[in-house]
Amino acid sequence: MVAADNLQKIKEEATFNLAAYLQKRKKLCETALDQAIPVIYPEKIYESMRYSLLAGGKRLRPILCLAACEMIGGTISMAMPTACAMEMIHTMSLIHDDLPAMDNDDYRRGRLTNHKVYGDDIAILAGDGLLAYAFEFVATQTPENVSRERVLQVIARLGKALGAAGLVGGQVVDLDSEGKTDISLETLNFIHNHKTAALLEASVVCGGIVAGASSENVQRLSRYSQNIGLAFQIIDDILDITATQEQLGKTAGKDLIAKKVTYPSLWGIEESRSKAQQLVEAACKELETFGQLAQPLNALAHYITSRNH
Ligand code: DMA
Ligand SMILES: C=C(C)CCOP(=O)(O)OP(=O)(O)O
Ligand SMILES: [Mg+2]
Ligand SMILES: [Mg+2]
Repeated sequence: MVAADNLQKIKEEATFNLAAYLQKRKKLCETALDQAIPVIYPEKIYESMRYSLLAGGKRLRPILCLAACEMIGGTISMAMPTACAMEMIHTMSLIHDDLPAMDNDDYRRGRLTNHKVYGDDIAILAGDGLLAYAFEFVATQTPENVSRERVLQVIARLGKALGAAGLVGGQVVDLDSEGKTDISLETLNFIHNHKTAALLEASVVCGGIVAGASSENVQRLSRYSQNIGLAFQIIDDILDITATQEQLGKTAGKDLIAKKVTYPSLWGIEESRSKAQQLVEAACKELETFGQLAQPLNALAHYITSRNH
């Protein structure tokens, strides 16, 4: 019996098709995002918001959110408004990150950046609009079978992950560190954990919360996602060096030009890659107790280190 179980496990592991899974989930998320923001008066702002929101991207945050919800026993419809909110917030952070006052980038997701098309003023407002709408969307669109108490928890987590205690704080230290050569590993980890991992963590944890995860499982999801969050940024900084603009959809080699201290600049590419791999393995260990149910989140963790864009 044990042997038969093992055989079944090996078979299921071998048959999980990540590419097909990603493609399907991406489509689901994109349909929901498209429907979330219709164009009304004043059209310019909705068009600008949609320009960046519907420009492709891996949709990793919403996909992680749905996967965590399902692993805990919830349904896709319970988590979809939260998943969409994650992508709205992420898109806001990209629009603002690309502004001339921040990283001053001309390309994102394979097209001109928002401010290059709509101007700095509308790009700032498009980010603001997406950010505000994300919270409204969770509060008003989450279905009735998710208790209001859980919705409130999601909203609180989102605010924290985003604000000065999260993404905003990480961006501030990131900007402060530009051009400095004496950045400590501690500071570098602070930047990554805040500017990148905080929103990834919220995506996973909030997916679990809408499904009613116990506090123990929230902790597991939290540790899983902190590990993949750091791994994600290490790989992002490796790709900035090794990938092309066509692959990335954004200008490559920016970190070197901006004199940013990154994992690869401190330790080289191979060492950084192996650090990211260790983090992914540590992440997956957190989910062992979920057995086969953890297959999508395990595969998504490995995707973070194997991706080429
Ligand atoms: C982007 O970090 C982080 C946020 C919160 C948008 P980055 O500037 O290192 O990333 P990218 O290379 O994608 O601009
Ligand atoms: C947090 C960082 C490093 C910005 C890029 O995020 P992604 O690489 O997830 O960008 P998209 O696929 O969503 O465009
Ligand atoms: Mg930046
Ligand atoms: Mg940037």
